[in-house]
Amino acid sequence: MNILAKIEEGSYVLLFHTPRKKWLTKVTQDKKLHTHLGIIDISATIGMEYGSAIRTTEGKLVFLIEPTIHDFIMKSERRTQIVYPKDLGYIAARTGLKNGSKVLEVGTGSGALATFMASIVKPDGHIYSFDVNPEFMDIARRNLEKAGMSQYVTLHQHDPHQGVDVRDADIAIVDLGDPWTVLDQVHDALKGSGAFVAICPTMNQIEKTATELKKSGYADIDCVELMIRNIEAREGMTRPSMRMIGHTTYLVFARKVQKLQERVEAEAIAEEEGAEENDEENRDE
Ligand SMILES: C[S@@+](CC[C@H](N)C(=O)[O-])C[C@H]1O[C@@H](n2cnc3c(N)ncnc32)[C@H](O)[C@@H]1O
Repeated sequence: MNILAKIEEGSYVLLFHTPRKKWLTKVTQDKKLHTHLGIIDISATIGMEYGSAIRTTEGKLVFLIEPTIHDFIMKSERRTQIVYPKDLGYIAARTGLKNGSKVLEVGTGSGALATFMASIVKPDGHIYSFDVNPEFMDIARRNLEKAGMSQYVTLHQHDPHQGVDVRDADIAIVDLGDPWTVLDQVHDALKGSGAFVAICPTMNQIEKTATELKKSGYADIDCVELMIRNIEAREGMTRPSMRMIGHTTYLVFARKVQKLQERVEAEAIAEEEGAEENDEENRDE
């Protein structure tokens, strides 16, 4: 039997006119949305099926789409840089994020990453997310609430540099300007071979993070950048879009392993040798 998804009072609906003109709104009685395409009578959508269409007061066509987690994230309230869907998907694939995963997040920000991860770890998993800024945490709280993910995320206003009370986490994600400063605290929180991810917008951040990871009990270090190219598909003239988001962030992945003094020393020796080689090179010039 095919059960039709109907819009109810309190549901969210994505009002879709074109890919660049779409609005996410909560359906309530007597609600009207004023747009430059005319007024949309939101209360009239109660009882309609998702996928059906209505018209604005100016006769423009609007489809009623059931929002996905991607829509909630892209339409979220933001005061910080967020992690974008292109990176979210790869993070999930790389770390094995799944229902039941226990996740530590450092740097809640606007809660975009937390919202996405919660939608995957639910109903049996949980996200423990830390931030120091109460204003951003309020925004994250509202975004999580809107997407229906609050119950799977615990927000802590606490600086993880002081340590975190999370243990045996499957995954830890750090989105701070200086991820290398919390590697020991994250190491304590992760289970053996647990996955580590750092969100690093700049090259110097990935360089420093990768260098410190090697000395801090992590292996399988891998740094990547992902790019999305949109294709404009039109009959007889399909080609890549002229617009492109050139850069969002780099991602650093690693796995927690035993902290071995010999690795710390090997790194120190390698660094010294590297410095000596550089000196040699400098002398030759
Ligand atoms: C770029 S935002 C994180 C965005 C988030 N990943 C998202 O997708 O919405 C970085 C956050 O780190 C927080 N932060 C900065 N220093 C911190 C610290 N020492 N401990 C915890 N959070 C910190 C900031 O307040 C900010 O909210």
